Amino acid sequence: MLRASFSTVARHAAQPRIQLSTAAAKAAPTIKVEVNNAGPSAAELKEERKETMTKAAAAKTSGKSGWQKFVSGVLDVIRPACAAVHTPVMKVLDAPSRRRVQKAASVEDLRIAAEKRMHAMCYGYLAGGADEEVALRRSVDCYKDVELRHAVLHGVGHGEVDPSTTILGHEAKLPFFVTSCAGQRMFHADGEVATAKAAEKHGVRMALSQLTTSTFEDVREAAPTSAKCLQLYVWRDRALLKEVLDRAKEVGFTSLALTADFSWVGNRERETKTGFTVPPSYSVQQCVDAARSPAWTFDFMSRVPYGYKAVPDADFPAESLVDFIAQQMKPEFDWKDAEWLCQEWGDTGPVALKGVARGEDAKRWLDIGGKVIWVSNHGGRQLESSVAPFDVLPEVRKAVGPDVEVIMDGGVRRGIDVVKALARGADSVACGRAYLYGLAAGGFEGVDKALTLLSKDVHLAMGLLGCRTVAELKARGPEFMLHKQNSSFVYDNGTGLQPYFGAPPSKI
Ligand SMILES: Cc1cc2nc3c(=O)[nH]c(=O)nc-3n(C[C@H](O)[C@H](O)[C@H](O)COP(=O)(O)O)c2cc1C
Repeated sequence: MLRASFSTVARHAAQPRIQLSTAAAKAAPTIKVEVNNAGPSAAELKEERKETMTKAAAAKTSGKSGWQKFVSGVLDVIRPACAAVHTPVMKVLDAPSRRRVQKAASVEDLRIAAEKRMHAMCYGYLAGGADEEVALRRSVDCYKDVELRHAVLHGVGHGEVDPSTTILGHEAKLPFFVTSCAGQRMFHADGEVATAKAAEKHGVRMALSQLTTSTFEDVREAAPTSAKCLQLYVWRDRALLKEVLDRAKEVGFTSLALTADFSWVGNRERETKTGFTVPPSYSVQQCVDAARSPAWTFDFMSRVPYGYKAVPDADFPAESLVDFIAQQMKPEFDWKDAEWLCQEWGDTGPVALKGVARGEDAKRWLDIGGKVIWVSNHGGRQLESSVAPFDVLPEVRKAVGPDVEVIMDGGVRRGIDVVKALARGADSVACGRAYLYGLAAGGFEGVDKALTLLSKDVHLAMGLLGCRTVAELKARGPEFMLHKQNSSFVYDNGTGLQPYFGAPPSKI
């Protein structure tokens, strides 16, 4: 069964009043939030933190209801037996999903396969957005507002298209990459390692989430070339964060992405509807949904419960650590924290600000020493009705000029979306759910399929447009992109986002 909820982490972060049972409340630890240079030594602080984590884990366990304790106890007992027969049983249980992955002709087919294989509450966590999902839908639909006027007789032959580019300081074979997404072992037991292997196979870059459920070492081993970027939040305990940074440098990460749009956490209604709880409540709904997704459930029951592997010394299952992590999230973090992070990372490599939706913020990031802008609305999971990244991209590009690296993510489900984003001003495009659906449907094979589909689309669209390189695509974008109007805002030839009152501009 489900071991932890990242949205619960999120919700706790948004609402510091953490709800624990009476027993848990008594044992609830006080999290150390500041580091006093004149105070205890680093080793002492580390010991203290370990103790805090241990207490938090114990509080979480003792806060479980009798029924929860009983079921999780039974699962612990039968786990070794499930593990012993995992391979033959999964061969049978996973056969339908494997077939769906093989037959998938689009990311949408992978989404359907993921929904069929996953426990409903985990699917809700993966696929859902904030509130009524207006931002999520707009982030997906906005690409359809742009039509492409293709050139003919352009003479570009098969094999002449080169979609390679540079992402966060490294050559990349493709102009899109797999972005940081939390808790991938919740979607498929092979988690981030499966994603990393598929990324490496395709020469696709990978950003790893700070809420990874696989270790840095395992991910880097699976993708020594691809997995070079670590995504971070600014945690309260700077000593802890510094340890994470030091480990990241040691392991070979060369760039950082500071996620700045997750300090307060969005309201994911879908999770309420699907009964997402952490730890699992083993309610009738959760048990029925587990029986309906036998491959996901058996896979989960037979594997070691996952943990938050970016947290040093945290040898606990993720469900025991959610309170600790939630309290580390710092809703009030600001530009000073961001500046501190850039300084700590030093000249190891570029630091991107992830979550930018305004030209002004992009410029300020450059002023404090940041190098890369990452336009994103967190996949429509945070601020409901937040502007689609694709819509705001021209404003951000205009603010920072042509020479600053700009990444964009949000709503990409096809290679043609990648091509449109590049033509609109992005240097590269990050994908979240597009590959997560593949992962959830079929582990490595599923991510492999998602990346194959996206890559094929990108090559084809560039060929049909007669663009040999990403540079050509970007330069010729304004010539071949036409804009239909579905949003109430338009990008008005260089003046930024304007309210839409009349006839839309025919060209962007
Ligand atoms: C299930 C899920 C988990 C995510 N976890 C993280 C995370 O840990 N850190 C982060 O910076 N962004 C996270 N994101 C946001 C993605 O990095 C990215 O901004 C977003 O998914 C892009 O939208 P798309 O899914 O439509 O491609 C998550 C998104 C999803 C769907």
